[in-house]
Amino acid sequence: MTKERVVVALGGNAILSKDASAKAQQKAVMKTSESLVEFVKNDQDLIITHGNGPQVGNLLLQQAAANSKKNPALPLDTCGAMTQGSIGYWFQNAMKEVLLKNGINKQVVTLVTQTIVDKNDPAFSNPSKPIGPFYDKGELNQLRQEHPDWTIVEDSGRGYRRAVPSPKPVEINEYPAIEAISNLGVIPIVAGGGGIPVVKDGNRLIGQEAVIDKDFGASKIAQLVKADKLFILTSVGGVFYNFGKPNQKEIFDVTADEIQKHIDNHEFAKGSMMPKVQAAVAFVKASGKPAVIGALDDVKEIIAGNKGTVIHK
Ligand SMILES: Nc1ncnc2c1ncn2[C@@H]1O[C@H](COP(=O)(O)OP(=O)(O)O)[C@@H](O)[C@H]1O
Ligand SMILES: NC(=O)OP(=O)(O)O
Repeated sequence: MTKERVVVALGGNAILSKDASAKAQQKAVMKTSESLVEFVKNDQDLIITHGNGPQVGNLLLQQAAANSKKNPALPLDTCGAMTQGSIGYWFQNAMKEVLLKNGINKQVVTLVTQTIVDKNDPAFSNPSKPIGPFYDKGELNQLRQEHPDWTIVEDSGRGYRRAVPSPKPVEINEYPAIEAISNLGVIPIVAGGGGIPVVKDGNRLIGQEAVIDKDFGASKIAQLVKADKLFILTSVGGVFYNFGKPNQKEIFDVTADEIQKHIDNHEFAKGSMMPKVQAAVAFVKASGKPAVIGALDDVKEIIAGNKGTVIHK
């Protein structure tokens, strides 16, 4: 029997808590790797993808703060590539350490990944993806004065953040390489931050000032590499109807067609759960294979089929 191939999308809590120092993020990545190793122990071929919203926004601010003729600020697409490298570096080492601790000798590699988007995507004129640090209401006036060009949005009840355009992935430029790496039994870390957004101009790829949603990036990769399952791991145990209300109800098992009705009714929070459910449904509809949304801390139970929301055909 051939091994199952699984794509895992990691949310913010997998990398960053409140402390944005490299040391604290590496500690979080180590804890995350302790969970991820369960897929390998379960004999599944793992492909890892992750977010970069806080990191790419922080890096952009650092670029602006140091900007000078001799040391010019680098643009957002390049910052996206830099975060794929830095976060990938943390995961490569943490995964390798945890694998060895479990007696598994496997290579882990990070691939700088570009996601092709449509240059006419309406998202380019409607910045919606929150990046970088959170600001409180009291900081808003000063922020708007200092950065009149920024779009600032409220982020899911957690505070205010700068938002940048977030076009939808059309294709993952390096997907044949991702498939080849996975076929070798190597664990690839790919499409960090959804992939660097690029548009095609003949044979050239032109980087865009945008950040892709990593859940949509993960869904696209899972479709292209013919994954058997897509796991979207976050901080909540599963998807709820009426989330946060007295009548909230966790969903354990649902068809893509059924949950699509709730998407169409705008029942999920725009900046948090909606993209996860949409990305999961897109994978299920394209592949006929299941997607699971659940908590990073529950990986063992999710693999056993006891926790998480399973969306299927
Ligand atoms: N319908 C819902 N069901 C479950 N969680 C929801 C729902 N609506 C909003 N949420 C919130 O979405 C959060 C996950 O989204 P987010 O924090 O953006 O994910 P990540 O950073 O892991 O990608 C949960 O922690 C929860 O507070
Ligand atoms: N690119 C992206 O979706 O990052 P976050 O999940 O960290 O917001």
